[in-house]
Amino acid sequence: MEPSSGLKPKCSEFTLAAVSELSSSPVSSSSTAVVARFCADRGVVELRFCQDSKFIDGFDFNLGTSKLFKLGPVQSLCISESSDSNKEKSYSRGVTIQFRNEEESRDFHSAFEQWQSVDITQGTNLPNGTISDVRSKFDNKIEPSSAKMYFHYYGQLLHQQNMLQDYVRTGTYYAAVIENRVDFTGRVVVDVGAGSGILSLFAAQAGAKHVYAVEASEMAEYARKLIAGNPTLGQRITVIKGKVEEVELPEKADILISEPMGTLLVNERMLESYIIARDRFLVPNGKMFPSVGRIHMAPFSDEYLFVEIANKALFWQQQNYYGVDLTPLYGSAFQGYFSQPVVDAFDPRLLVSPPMSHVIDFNEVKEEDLYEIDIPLKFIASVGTRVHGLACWFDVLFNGSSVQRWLTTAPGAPTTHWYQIRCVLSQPIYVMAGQEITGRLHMIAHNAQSYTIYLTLSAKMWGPGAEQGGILQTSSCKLDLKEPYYRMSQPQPYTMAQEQQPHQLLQVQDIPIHTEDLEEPELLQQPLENSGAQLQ
Ligand SMILES: C[S@@+](CC[C@H](N)C(=O)[O-])C[C@H]1O[C@@H](n2cnc3c(N)ncnc32)[C@H](O)[C@@H]1O
Repeated sequence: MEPSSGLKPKCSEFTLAAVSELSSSPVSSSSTAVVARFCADRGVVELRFCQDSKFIDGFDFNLGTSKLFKLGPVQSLCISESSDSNKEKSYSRGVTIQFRNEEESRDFHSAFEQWQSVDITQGTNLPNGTISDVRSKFDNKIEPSSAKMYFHYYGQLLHQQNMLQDYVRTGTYYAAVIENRVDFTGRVVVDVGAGSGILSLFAAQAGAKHVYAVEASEMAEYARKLIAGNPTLGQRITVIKGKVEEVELPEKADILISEPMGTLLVNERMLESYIIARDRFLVPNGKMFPSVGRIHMAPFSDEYLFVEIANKALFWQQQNYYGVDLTPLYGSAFQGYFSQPVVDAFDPRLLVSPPMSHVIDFNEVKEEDLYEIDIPLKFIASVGTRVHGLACWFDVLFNGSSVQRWLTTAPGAPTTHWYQIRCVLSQPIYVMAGQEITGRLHMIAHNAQSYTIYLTLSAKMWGPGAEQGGILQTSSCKLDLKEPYYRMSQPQPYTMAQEQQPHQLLQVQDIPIHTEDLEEPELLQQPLENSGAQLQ
């Protein structure tokens, strides 16, 4: 860990003469020492190398998969099997280590063996270090490869820029903070997941006494730069690199500020980190900005969207694809496409009933409550139509002492980079105006920082005989919130879809789509925060 991170290292250290990657020039110790550290971090025991208090990029070895060889009295070679999550293959990496003398080489080899054989349990004592708090709450529930990609993504300025350029989002945060100066003036603030540090700077503008900007990704370095470049505000901001689940702060916070929302509010599972930060850092009755989140849901009807998704699988209906019959995979491909939540901005006229909402009070909710979110659904259809699924969006509240502000991602409201999401049923259901639609939205968190969604919608049959039997039409689907279908660059013929009669589009394969009739595609960058190569 960096000394400035606030996280106490659980490691032992060795000062080296030099270290170099195989086939490249050594990292010299002539100016500053190169230090090798055995660490228990992120649930693995690692050997890492650093210089100038910074880890040398790429010089980290999982001791579970590494080997150390003596090349000479003061020279050794460490190699490791390392898997790149983007590629299937593993590959070997290596560094040569130059010791200052033979004794240090011997000590290093013996430490290597001891750390390598360690069982990562809290309180384990080693001759040269103690393992404690090895796995944080974050490490316990999140797959390391997911976390690595997640923080790599947020470590890049272009992705932070995308959020900053969402003026609905950033402008609402700015207004909420500045209009509620009274909540910030003279107060200690923690910015949970500070990213570029923008919210910390807003809090400082609003008169905060001190802001601790906690950021786990490499973005922390850029935040430091940005804050140093704004010295009048920056002198009241300390950037702390690390996860909010792991860092220690010198004092408690009067107010937390954060932007932890992902698609459908909960994607990325960062809300849980916000709640953990509340429990770790916030004084009793301290303020949270935002303090409430609501997930809004309503059934929708959109023949075009349904046809578009169903048609994607038609590729697999070919019986002679270079002489190969693809049809055995048609069913799986069809289900696959319907397991992707659709992210786009839709016309609110596609909604079949008024929405209902599920409230999450950030001041009260327990972190574990977010592992499984189970929402019973009940709507009254306003029109007779085919229901193709459930549309969802969210909003959050800044409950300031002076002004209350909502940041909304609702359809029809100014579009944000979260857009809205729709869960599409592969079997639509028919409803009459005034008919009750019931169901369940059941979301179960998974260790890749997202949720598996189980949706069921039901409506009673109508027509002759339906009264006696009370027969239900039920349709269900399972979706992965981490694998959405970004539809922003696709045509969105809302008004035409509105006018479609249910019977018109039953045979999906037969529908010719005349693109010249459709609106120009909106050329938008893929939404990032709610998505990201790794996030969705
Ligand atoms: C949605 S971005 C918001 C960035 C910035 N606050 C803003 O509003 O522009 C969330 C940030 O939180 C960071 N983050 C996510 N989980 C974290 C955690 N557990 N500890 C520290 N930082 C975290 C991410 O790396 C990312 O930079």
